[in-house]
Amino acid sequence: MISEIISSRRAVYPAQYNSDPISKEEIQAILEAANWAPTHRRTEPWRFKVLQGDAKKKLAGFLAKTYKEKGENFSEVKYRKYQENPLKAACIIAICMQRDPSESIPEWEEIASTAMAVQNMWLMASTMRIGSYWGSPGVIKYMNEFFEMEDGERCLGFFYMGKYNGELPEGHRKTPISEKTTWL
Ligand SMILES: Cc1cc2nc3c(=O)[nH]c(=O)nc-3n(C[C@H](O)[C@H](O)[C@H](O)COP(=O)(O)O)c2cc1C
Repeated sequence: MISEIISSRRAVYPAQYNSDPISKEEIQAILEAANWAPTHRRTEPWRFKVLQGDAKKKLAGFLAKTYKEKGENFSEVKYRKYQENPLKAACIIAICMQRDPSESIPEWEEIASTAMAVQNMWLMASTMRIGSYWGSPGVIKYMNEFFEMEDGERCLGFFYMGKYNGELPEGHRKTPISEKTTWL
């Protein structure tokens, strides 16, 4: 049931990942799901950069160095997480958004479409027993120094992925949907 797939999806963090690899076919199936997200004026603004192996190491180095140089309220714990977390993931997908050059729709709609693509990926990964989460660290604003980005392309975060052992904890929400809904 789709409702079960939705409610059992969890954010699964690098500390929970085991060292099992994720195959190219699995990654492709997750990306294919992203491509079915809805999009206003068919701009299909999501762009992804898949990092594995050495690319993950380079990303870890860049994130840690950039955080040390430009990050706010430096913390040694956070610095170490920037260094270590990418290496714990079997694969990291940088989540990017390509602004429509003609700006035919507002930017928020492009971001919304990209977020819907990420939700598709997250649900797909979840059904494949691949743990994942969307990380949006402060240093993502500097990602154009790491990736070759097109004009109008912006990094919105990283989709960390890894396999895990055992079962995931039950999810919870602070308030029920009834408190967030007005019926007219
Ligand atoms: C746009 C977005 C950005 C997020 N950024 C972070 C992040 O930087 N760090 C983090 O720990 N979790 C991040 N998350 C994951 C949320 O913390 C997680 O989804 C939330 O705690 C709810 O848990 P659940 O996904 O298991 O239901 C992000 C989620 C979204 C949608």
